[in-house]
Amino acid sequence: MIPIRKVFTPEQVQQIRLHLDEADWQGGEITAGQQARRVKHNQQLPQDGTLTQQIGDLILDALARHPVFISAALPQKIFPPMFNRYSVGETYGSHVDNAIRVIPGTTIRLRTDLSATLFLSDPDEYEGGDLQIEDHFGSQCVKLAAGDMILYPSTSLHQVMPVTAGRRVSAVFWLQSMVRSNEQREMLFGLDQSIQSLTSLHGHEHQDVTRLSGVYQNLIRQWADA
Ligand SMILES: O=C(O)CCC(=O)C(=O)O
Ligand SMILES: [Fe+2]
Repeated sequence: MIPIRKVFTPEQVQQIRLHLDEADWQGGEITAGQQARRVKHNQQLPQDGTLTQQIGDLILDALARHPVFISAALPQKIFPPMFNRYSVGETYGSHVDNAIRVIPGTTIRLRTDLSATLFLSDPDEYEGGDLQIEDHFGSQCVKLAAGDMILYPSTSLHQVMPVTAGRRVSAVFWLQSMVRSNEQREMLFGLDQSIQSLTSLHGHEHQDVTRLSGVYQNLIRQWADA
């Protein structure tokens, strides 16, 4: 589970929210799988709407320039972001996301390796509404600043706790990674982070930096599908 900080600045979030808060929201059941539909009680924007596509593109552009996202996700195919809203009493009960999704309007299919929630409401705008994710160590509650995103394995059981005051707005999407295995991807991320910090200490030319960068590239060669 990896936080991706500052995908958007507070000013950018504010601009995006101006548009989202005026949009026409619809019932969220439409896009859920059979099990998820029973527990999904929220609102979302139409997937083929102009606003969905425009803000979705802003998100994907920002992420393409975010080194931590690229290193953590090693994305191969990304599902266009969807927008969720939870008012008081709304919740998305415990579920695992569908394994395969078809990109709307295309025949492109992707396997969901990673799920992402980009928070578009500040924590002080609502009560409840934590994203609770189960992992090997138990369950963790996530509620990040507006503009921050959490990336977590799509294999995890997760839920959005009921909102008890205010409103929670988020963007969610899924991606297929070049590296299917969570364990391998996490090791690559750890290695890359260490190479980055060694580089800033010793410079690109340092022998160990060169050697470790080679190991990183060769592991990608072993494990990644381009
Ligand atoms: O709104 C969220 O943060 C997560 C929603 C979710 O789990 C989903 O759409 O599958
Ligand atoms: Fe989900």
